[in-house]
Amino acid sequence: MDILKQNIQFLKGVGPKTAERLIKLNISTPLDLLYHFPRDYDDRRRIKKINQLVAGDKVTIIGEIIGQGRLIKNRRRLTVLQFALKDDTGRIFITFFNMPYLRNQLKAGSKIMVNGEAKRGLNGFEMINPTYSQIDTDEDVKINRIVPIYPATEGLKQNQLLAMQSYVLELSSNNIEDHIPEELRKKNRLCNLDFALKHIHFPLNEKQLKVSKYRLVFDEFFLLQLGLAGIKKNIARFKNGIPLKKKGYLQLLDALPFKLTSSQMRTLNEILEDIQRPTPMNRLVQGDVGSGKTIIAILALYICVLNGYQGVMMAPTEILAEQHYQSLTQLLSQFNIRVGLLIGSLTKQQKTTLLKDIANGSVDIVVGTHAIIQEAVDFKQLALAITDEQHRFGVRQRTALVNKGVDPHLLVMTATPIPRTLALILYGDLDISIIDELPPGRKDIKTVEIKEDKKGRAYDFVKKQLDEGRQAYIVCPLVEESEAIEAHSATETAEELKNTVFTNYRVGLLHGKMKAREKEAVMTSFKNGEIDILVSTTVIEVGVNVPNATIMLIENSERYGLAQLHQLRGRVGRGSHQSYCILVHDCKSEIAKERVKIMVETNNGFVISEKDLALRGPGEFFGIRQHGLPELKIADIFKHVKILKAVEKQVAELLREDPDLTLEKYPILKKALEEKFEQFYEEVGFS
Ligand SMILES: Nc1ncnc2c1ncn2[C@@H]1O[C@H](COP(=O)(O)OP(=O)(O)OP(=O)(O)O)[C@@H](O)[C@H]1O
Repeated sequence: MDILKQNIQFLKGVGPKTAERLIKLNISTPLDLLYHFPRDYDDRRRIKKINQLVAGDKVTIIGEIIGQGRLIKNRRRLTVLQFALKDDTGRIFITFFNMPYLRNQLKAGSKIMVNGEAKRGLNGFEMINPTYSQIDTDEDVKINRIVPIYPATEGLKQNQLLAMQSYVLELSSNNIEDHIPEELRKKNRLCNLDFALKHIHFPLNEKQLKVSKYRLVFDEFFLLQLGLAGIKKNIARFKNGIPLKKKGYLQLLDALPFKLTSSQMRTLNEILEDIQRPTPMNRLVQGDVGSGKTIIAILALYICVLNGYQGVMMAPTEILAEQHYQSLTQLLSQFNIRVGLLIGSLTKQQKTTLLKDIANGSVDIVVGTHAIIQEAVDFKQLALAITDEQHRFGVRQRTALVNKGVDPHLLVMTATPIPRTLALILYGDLDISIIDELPPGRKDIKTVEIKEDKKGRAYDFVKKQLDEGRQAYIVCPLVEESEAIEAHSATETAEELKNTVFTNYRVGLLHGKMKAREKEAVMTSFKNGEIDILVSTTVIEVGVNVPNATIMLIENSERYGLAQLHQLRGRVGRGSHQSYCILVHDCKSEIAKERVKIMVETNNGFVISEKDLALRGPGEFFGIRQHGLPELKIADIFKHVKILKAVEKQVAELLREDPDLTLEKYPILKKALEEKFEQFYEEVGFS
């Protein structure tokens, strides 16, 4: 195997220049090259002449480019490159979307091979976005089989990659240890690794390709899930937690004006189980907007304080920190618990005093924004940290909060529920609790869409609700370029609405550029019913809770993503009155129309996030991950859900057999896993 791990520069036929180019593709060893999978295949067993084409055929055509390609740019910055290709029987039009640079590569007179679906267009046959390869010699055409097409980079030709790949495959043959043992391969109907690597590059038929792909996708998910399970074990094994006693919380439950829902109760019990252990809790609470996560957090903090320790709750915005602070004080001051609010707008003097009180333990619970808490606070004895998913921190950041070598219990809250299988990958290192019901009596929020030019009707409807004593949010257009412009536009909108449509109502304004004090004052007035309509930017997106507000009108809703729309809509429907969400839009793109349609169709956060992820694609989805987990090169969490499930089953089985994941029975698997997670382990400081 070592020969496969040497520097690729020493491979036959690879010089320093080529090696440099390969590095750009993240290939520095022959083994990396083996794992540089084709992005597509040219099925050259189906080469056809143009006059043999039938509409719908998936075929390969070899031809010569006629003339310069025609490049069309439209207003939405979409580019269309079009040219004609001829062979000795006819011609076909080829169109590439958004690949203007191809114009320089595909020159008049050059010979290329395109592979794709032939369609009948206005001017005869056409092919849209086919895969293509340049033909340099007649040899290229003769290969009569399925030829891989690799992600390439400048200066590296497909043919070169192909040649290197076959050479490496020769080297690797019989040199590859299979880290999935035969017993597990048999059970999961997997071919061996050697076969899979060979045939993912050079399959002789579809079946070989399918079998190989299945094995490699399985492989990636398998190692990832095992690795994540290992991380969980590691965290548990090596860290010191503070076992807390489960006491006193019934008192607080009794004092609440409502009974917990059964999912809230289940979640609370899961947390209680965790915090009684000597290892730190690492738990994610997933709950749809308005499902009542805050009270669970408060209960956990309360128990922590009753045990004589401090707790901290971090919020993504000051408004939310303020709101949590109020809820906590309201509920906990009766029990003589001291809560501190740590936000940027404190005076120097206030901040110094607060920090001192936190350090000497006279403040029990600290609420604040992440930035502040992470940078400067020294706790006397912190036992519980609560954060949200975007700001969830890795082990390294967590140490910033840790005193005396003890790790606090960690609770991560998210209002973006995602399907369980996906959560297992995204949050594989956390235990997961799900609050999957809303408090009783909640009505579905009625969502309607309305075109920009019919907005007047929407405003009339808002007035009717206000006249019944309810309140409304009007969210201003999202301006991505700058918060300042956004603030400006919100201010203008508020002025205009106040002076034209809503002259008889009290209109308030909220945006990110306001001082914390001003924001707080506006939020308080809105909460107290002194403002009828709150014109706001998306600063109200997360967490804000004003049950009497029943209308959420979102201007230019086409500019928002689904998750954000759902979050915004979640600001209403938080009490017993019927609530409404009005999406004012001027949709042009299909994807924006689709988003609006989904919002109108469902209130269910799980369904919405699933669709959202599908619309956005896995790339962005995985962008959320902050740590250096191994990337997925061939597996796709959307396309390969079935395989993911099979893997999940297998991993669970393995863990049942070998709960400490020693993998003693499978030393090669153990080694592969360690290699794969090396970087991650280093980052989080596991030995
Ligand atoms: N079991 C319950 N019965 C009745 N009302 C409840 C219950 N649990 C929570 N609530 C109330 O429901 C409202 C929403 O709860 P909370 O603010 O905790 O939601 P959330 O899950 O944090 O939502 P978001 O993610 O939107 O911030 C609050 O007014 C809260 O007091």
